[in-house]
Amino acid sequence: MFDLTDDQKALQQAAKALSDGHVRDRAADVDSSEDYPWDTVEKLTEAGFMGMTIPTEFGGRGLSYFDAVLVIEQMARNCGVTARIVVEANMGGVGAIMGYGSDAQKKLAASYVLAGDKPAICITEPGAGSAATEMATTAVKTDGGYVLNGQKHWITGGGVSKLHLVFARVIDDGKDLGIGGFIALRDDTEGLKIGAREYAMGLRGIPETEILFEDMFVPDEHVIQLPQGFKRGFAALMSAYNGQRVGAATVAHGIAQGAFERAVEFAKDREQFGRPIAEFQGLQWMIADMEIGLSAAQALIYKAAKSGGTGYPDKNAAAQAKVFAAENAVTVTNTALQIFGARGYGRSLPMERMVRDARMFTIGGGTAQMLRNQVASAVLDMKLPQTRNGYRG
Ligand SMILES: CC(C)(COP(=O)(O)OP(=O)(O)OC[C@H]1O[C@@H](n2cnc3c(N)ncnc32)[C@H](O)[C@@H]1OP(=O)(O)O)[C@@H](O)C(=O)NCCC(=O)NCCSC(=O)CCS(=O)O
Ligand SMILES: Cc1cc2nc3c(=O)[nH]c(=O)nc-3n(C[C@H](O)[C@H](O)[C@H](O)COP(=O)(O)OP(=O)(O)OC[C@H]3O[C@@H](n4cnc5c(N)ncnc54)[C@H](O)[C@@H]3O)c2cc1C
Repeated sequence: MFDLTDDQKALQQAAKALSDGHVRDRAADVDSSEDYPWDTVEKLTEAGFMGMTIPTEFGGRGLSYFDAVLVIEQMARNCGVTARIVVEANMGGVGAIMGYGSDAQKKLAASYVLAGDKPAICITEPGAGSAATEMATTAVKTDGGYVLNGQKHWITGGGVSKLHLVFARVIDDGKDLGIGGFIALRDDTEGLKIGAREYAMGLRGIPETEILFEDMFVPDEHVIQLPQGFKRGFAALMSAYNGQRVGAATVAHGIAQGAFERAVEFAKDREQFGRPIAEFQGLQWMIADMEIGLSAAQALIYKAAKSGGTGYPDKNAAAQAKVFAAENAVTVTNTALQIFGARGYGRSLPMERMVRDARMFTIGGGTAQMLRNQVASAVLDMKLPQTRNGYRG
């Protein structure tokens, strides 16, 4: 069903080689130091994994989201942080700019990402998490551009990313026109301030920070022109974001796959009661359940990655893949740790890190509950507004 072309097999092999070498060697240190892995980013850039989905006319490789998924899956087997960098360097913010941006915006974004920048996507606010459409950051129209004020938090890559895609509520002449996407460059935009870092349970090598906009001016040429304008701006931007949801699902799945491979190897090697623990049926069924979950997650992810053809993935397929892969990754990483016994709980092996890293994906990128709302809405063919008074008018 998901046969790979020769080029895709070569891409997957190249990703596997980098992952099983440098990425694997660095993963524990990236976790314990909590430092962004600039050396790994250099290797990802050299290998052509940063900006591989950027069209060839802008200097990228013109690869598909499915191709990117093959690379992300391999990176995540050894390091969730590295895999997340590949996601944001090919999907999310850069994906939105490549889909909707002007040629000048695409050229600008490509120049950053192909040089190793992992863009940041700025949606979530303290008062608007799952209810992202309730965001309070405003972009007020002024001569030649917009002035942004507001606060985002939990922004992946705050302080390391240069290119930012900021979602904000557009106000013109006192009227709320909807939500738009604004390009801001950290080294070139006054009023973009990096706030406090939030130290997290897992995926510790990428900072999560607040980002503040204090009278930040964004010129008209850095505003994304969305197909149906600001009125349906949020829907258009979220369509692009479906790509990153598939990417996040892939990171969760890849981490689980890596934990599974290690557990299988250990079960064949470790002996108790005079025989390998793999001979105990209790463990055999755990291994079988892990394999079934991983196969199902991979199938949903591959289906979602291909669902949009050359466009963005379908929102329902992306939501299904993310819910299942994220929850399965929590189960599989925990089961894999269990197979290692005390060794799995210790910090000298990667199992406890994999459990911590996998935990994020039922939250970030849309919680499992919000994505279930979305799947239910598609199945029932009903709008399911979550506010007490239904539609907000
Ligand atoms: C969409 C929600 C914020 C719910 O808000 P509302 O109830 O106010 O909005 P809706 O009426 O459901 O949607 C408005 C409009 O947008 C369209 N829409 C919504 N989601 C999508 C989508 N995924 N793809 C395409 N279009 C979408 C929707 O159809 C409506 O248009 P129409 O009126 O039908 O024409 C909420 O459900 C939600 O998604 N919350 C989660 C917020 C989220 O995902 N945040 C992610 C932040 S970035 C991040 O976490 C990075 C981490 S990582 O990637 O590792
Ligand atoms: C590691 C990490 C990285 C992130 N990176 C980014 C980033 O780069 N950019 C960005 O913009 N955001 C980012 N986020 C933020 C993320 O998108 C939000 O955390 C997420 O959307 C949930 O919002 P919240 O945390 O405010 O939870 P809340 O929305 O407050 O939800 C709290 C709980 O209530 C549940 N809930 C809320 N509403 C409903 C409902 N209607 N039905 C059922 N259950 C509901 C939720 O599922 C959850 O369990 C990141 C988060 C994490 C953890």
